[in-house]
Amino acid sequence: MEQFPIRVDEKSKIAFAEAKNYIPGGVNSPVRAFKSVGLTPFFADKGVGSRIFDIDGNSFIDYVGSWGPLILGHSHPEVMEVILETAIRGTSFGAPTLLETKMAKLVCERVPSVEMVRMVNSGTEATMSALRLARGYTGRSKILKFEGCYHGHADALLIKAGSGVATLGLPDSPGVPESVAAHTITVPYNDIEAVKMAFKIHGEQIAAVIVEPIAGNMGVVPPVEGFLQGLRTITLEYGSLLIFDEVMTGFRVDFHCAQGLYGIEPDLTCLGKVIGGGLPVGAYGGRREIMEMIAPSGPIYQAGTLSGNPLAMAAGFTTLNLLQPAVYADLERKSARLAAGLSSNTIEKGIASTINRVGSMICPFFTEHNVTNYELAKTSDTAFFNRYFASLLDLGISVAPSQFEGMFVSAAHSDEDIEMTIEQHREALKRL
Ligand SMILES: N[C@H](C=O)CCC(=O)O
Repeated sequence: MEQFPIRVDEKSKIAFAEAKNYIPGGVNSPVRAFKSVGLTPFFADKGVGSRIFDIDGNSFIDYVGSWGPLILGHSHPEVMEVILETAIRGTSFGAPTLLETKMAKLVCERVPSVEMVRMVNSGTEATMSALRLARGYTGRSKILKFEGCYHGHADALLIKAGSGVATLGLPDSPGVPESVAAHTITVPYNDIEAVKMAFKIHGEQIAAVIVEPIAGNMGVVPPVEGFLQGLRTITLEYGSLLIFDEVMTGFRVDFHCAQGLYGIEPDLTCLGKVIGGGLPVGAYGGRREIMEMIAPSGPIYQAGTLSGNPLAMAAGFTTLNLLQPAVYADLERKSARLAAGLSSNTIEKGIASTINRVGSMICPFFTEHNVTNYELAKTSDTAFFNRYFASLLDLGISVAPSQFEGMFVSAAHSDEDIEMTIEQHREALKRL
């Protein structure tokens, strides 16, 4: 089995120092700075299949996958080819293209609750636009979200959020006006009684409940039995909309997304990550009657110069076509093996750990608790995680630099990659 040399990071250190002069924190998204783990981030040079290479010449088996989109691995040949072919014809038109309709039709065919879909440029734009639509449609202002769920960085959603905000320990962000935050109600994830209570008090004013059907931004936390069904029942009872934020789970956990996996149909669905095939994309879709409220067919305004970008549509369409049921079966098999290997390593070393997994999303929490919500996720030993992260990186395994982000297995990870990861994980724990 291949042995990894210990990582060198001289060039990345110089590059990071230079970047910090011109980019806040040296990065274009906070989680990339490795701040919470106290390390210099590696600067990426290229990605091939399951591997990412940095400018110092290190190679890592990559479980970040650009934070979720790269379900086929880095630079998949068919995706690369279609991007190049499309780019030659022009990179943006600001006019409708045939590709946009093809892509929309495919999304509508695959996502059970989606009858119409509007493309945007990021997950944040998708959730922000879905909220406006829900408020415009219902004529109500309040929304209900869950502690530790992250729905991008729109003001109304940056309240008790997970992901990078949790990693940096920022429960709320300065700059979000109190008047905006006042419309956001937060309750613990997986707590249907708390949702019922909130509806008893504010029910007639709640435009929508927005939820990650699998909470992927506080680690990986699956819904408990009956939770999603409970949300569906309550929202119907009160005339509120149910929004599934499937930016992370959409086409990641199942051919029909998380809603297909759990058999629950929301009113609106937000997508991103995988549907862009590695290019910047978001989308929101749902019932025709609601979607037709969006301009120009209806009065609720939302627009975008680069929306439906041809390169992103081509990469996304090709990716979705490659993602056939057999790919999900293989991802399931490899991910189950990886989770079992990680689990037996921690048991062998007597380390308190709970490994949550849904399909190819895996999160090892360093806690003895069963993690079903954000408070329990926060019982993890983050100081231990930080040392574990550094140890894994030195051994050639790249995971997200945060206890509150999971690992993503891709179709490009071979059985050998998985076995090597288990072996290096064992070694990383030994070193700790
Ligand atoms: N968990 C985040 C998105 O889903 C990570 C990406 C980022 O903040 O850059």
